[in-house]
Amino acid sequence: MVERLSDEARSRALKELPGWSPVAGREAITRTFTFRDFNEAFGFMTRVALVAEKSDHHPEWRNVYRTVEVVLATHDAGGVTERDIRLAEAMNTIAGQRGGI
Ligand SMILES: C[C@H](O)[C@H](O)[C@H]1CNC2=NC(N)=NC(=O)C2=N1
Repeated sequence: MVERLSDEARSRALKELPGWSPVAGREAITRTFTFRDFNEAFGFMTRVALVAEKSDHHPEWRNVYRTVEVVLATHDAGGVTERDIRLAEAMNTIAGQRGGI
């Protein structure tokens, strides 16, 4: 079972994650991605879904047209873990490649 990161470790990790910030009132991290259009947004979600399924670590997310609002936490650990940090990094990489703005 993975350990939740301390407040300090979480802040340190967030500094290395462009666009991500803490969620108020909950141990989780969030980023809203904006794409050129729905096709780009859904393409991003499709690619992320494959990574999520492969690693058995899944996002909470909401798509409205060309935006994707993501919240990451590890429910089993009651906070943010290395698994969330890794998924956030993967999302940033995938969004970059797909022209996320
Ligand atoms: C049984 C299965 O491993 C768990 O339910 C996994 C699945 N995906 C998950 N994803 C996320 N984000 N947090 C979890 O705690 C989690 N748990």
